[in-house]
Amino acid sequence: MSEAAIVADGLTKQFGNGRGCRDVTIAVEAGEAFGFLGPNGAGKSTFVKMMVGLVMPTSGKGTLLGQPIGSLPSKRLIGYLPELYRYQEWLTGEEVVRLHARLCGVDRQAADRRVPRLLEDVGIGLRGRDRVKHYSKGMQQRLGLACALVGDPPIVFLDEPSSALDPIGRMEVRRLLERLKAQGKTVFLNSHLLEDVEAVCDRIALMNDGRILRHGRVADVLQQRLRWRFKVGGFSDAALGWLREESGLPVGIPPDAGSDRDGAVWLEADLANEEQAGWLNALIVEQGLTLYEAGPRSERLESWFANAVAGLNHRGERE
Ligand SMILES: Nc1ncnc2c1ncn2[C@@H]1O[C@H](COP(=O)(O)OP(=O)(O)OP(=O)(O)O)[C@@H](O)[C@H]1O
Repeated sequence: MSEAAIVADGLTKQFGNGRGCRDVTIAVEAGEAFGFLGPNGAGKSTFVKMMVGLVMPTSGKGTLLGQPIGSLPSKRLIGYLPELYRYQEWLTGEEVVRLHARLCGVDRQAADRRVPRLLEDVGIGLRGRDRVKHYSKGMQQRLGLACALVGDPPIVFLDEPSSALDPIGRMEVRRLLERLKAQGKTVFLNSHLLEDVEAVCDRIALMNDGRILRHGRVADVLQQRLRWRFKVGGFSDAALGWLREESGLPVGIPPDAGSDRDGAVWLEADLANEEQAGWLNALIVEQGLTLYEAGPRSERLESWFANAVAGLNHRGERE
């Protein structure tokens, strides 16, 4: 196993009002993309701020590639896009990125090569010559991404990197995240955009009310229930009974699927693997039903998230 890039061990921040982040223990391997999910106010940003050394933990420990969080060597390893960003509005975008390059110790020649390419990568391009005060919120967020990446850090913490972007901008950021991952960077992504998390992250943790509620590999979360649907013609209750008995599988009619105009009916079953689906296909045909369509409907991350927090008290901004 490769070296853990991000380690949190019982990390806790309790603000004066009792809120914050409690007893978070996670390890993110180098080169992994890790998604941090949770309702508003769950404690995601607080956790990231502790990891990047902006908020002092109340208790617990953390390291970045073995360096204690908050230390200068750990800060040298990270790029960080905060959730709320503001850049010097009297400078041009390019000047802001160059300033961050200097702060990260990037030498001038490297900055000359890197900055124009980065501005291009984040979708600012020649508008880098405009002053930040003329930038839209989305442009400022792109600028923040360039600042986070200009030091070429091995670990990047991105707190909702596309919250201000339009759909095209979000797609561009998703591609950028994929490129970062391909370059072997460790990406820690706080996001409400579950599609991005699903597309980019290897593992996820779900935080609620300051604690980690669940965590796992994205692929496992999405595979937990493999629900198949079959569209059949010539359906009867007797045929359904026979199918259930022959297959021993929980075949049923989904509550949201009425019969089609052509009289076809949707059947549904939670299956363990594709062999079971093939077996069911064969039985449907053997029973003399017409099979129009069959396919899996894997659970999306969105419904996983909704199920995980359903009925829970989350003390977020709604309180
Ligand atoms: N400096 C602070 N002082 C007191 N309470 C705070 C402070 N910062 C955050 N909180 C509270 O701690 C909780 C966690 O906030 P945090 O910003 O970490 O949540 P989040 O999961 O990032 O939310 P969002 O998804 O809305 O960005 C919230 O209830 C918030 O109001």
